[in-house]
Amino acid sequence: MPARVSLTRYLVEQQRVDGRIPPQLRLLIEIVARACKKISHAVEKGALGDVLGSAGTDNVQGEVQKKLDIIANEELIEANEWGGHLAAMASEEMEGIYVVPNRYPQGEYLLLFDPLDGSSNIDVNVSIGTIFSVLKKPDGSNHGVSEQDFLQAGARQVAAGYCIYGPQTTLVLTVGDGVAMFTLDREQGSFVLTQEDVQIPEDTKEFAINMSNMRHWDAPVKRYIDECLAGKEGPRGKDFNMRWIASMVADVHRILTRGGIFLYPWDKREPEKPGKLRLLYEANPMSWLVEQAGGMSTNGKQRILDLQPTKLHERVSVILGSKNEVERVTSYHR
Ligand SMILES: O=P(O)(O)OC[C@H]1O[C@](O)(COP(=O)(O)O)[C@@H](O)[C@@H]1O
Ligand SMILES: [Mg+2]
Ligand SMILES: [Mg+2]
Repeated sequence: MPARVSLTRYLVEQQRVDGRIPPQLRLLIEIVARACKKISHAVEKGALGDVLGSAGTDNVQGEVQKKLDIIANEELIEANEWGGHLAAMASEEMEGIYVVPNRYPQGEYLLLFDPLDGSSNIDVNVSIGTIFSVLKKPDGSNHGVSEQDFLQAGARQVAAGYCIYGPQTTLVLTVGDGVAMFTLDREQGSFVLTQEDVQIPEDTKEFAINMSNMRHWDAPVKRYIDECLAGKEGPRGKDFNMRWIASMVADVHRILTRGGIFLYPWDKREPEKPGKLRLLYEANPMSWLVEQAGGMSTNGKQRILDLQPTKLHERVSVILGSKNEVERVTSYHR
């Protein structure tokens, strides 16, 4: 049996052999992974740990917070604030940025996260996850750290990933050298490399979109889905399958595993918002993972990773997955 490669060993190799990541970034990723391990334990306990249900509060986006949204947010902050590699953090669950207090060592990285993605699935025991993105504090910003420092295009991420809490707990990571997956071995208490060089097939016959919003979509999205639904008899000449889990982590995980296209487009329900998903801590990390696996990600018009954010909780339209399908939907917007 081949030797089992732990996340730590994989990262040490990325650092030492390939010189791809500095030691501080390696340690930061390990701390994020440790926090995900703890969140995974809380998720697994469910009702036994009294972690299900609503917390009775709203977040900055006006969404009801679940107990696990708050627990996961606290785990990530606590684990990372004393690690010494961060300047500040930003989260879906916090209105402003969280500057690492002076009593802790200061670092040059910025960590952004959606602590618990797929909140509507917590209480029904369906896969959920944590999404994270790491940026470097911009050069020359030695004025302390501000929200402005977080407003960097996704192309500038130095690490991105997610941890999915499903039948298995799997951490999926990129540091710009392809995508690797690590499965949590609960007996050993460590993440073990289970797939390297993940590749998304260029073509697919599977799409993921919340069909209940169909009447609100824009014409290009409607055209694309109508053509898929027409199946063998339609212009695509093949039958399509549909999946919608309502946890972006789970839908993206399926796409990284067997291909597919995921769409959460702008729609007419809230026309002033560019979309539902958040650019900095949902769309950017997922887009980088998808591109690193040979897929494509756009907002219908532009590459998501090229978008210049203007605010911390900015929203964006998302179309990502198998290259030829994303290219097709994007061309329908031209
Ligand atoms: O319920 P809808 O409208 O289908 O939305 C589902 C989408 O919302 C999200 O749950 C948003 O994430 P949060 O749970 O972190 O708010 C995505 O994971 C998912 O793709
Ligand atoms: Mg989310
Ligand atoms: Mg969330």
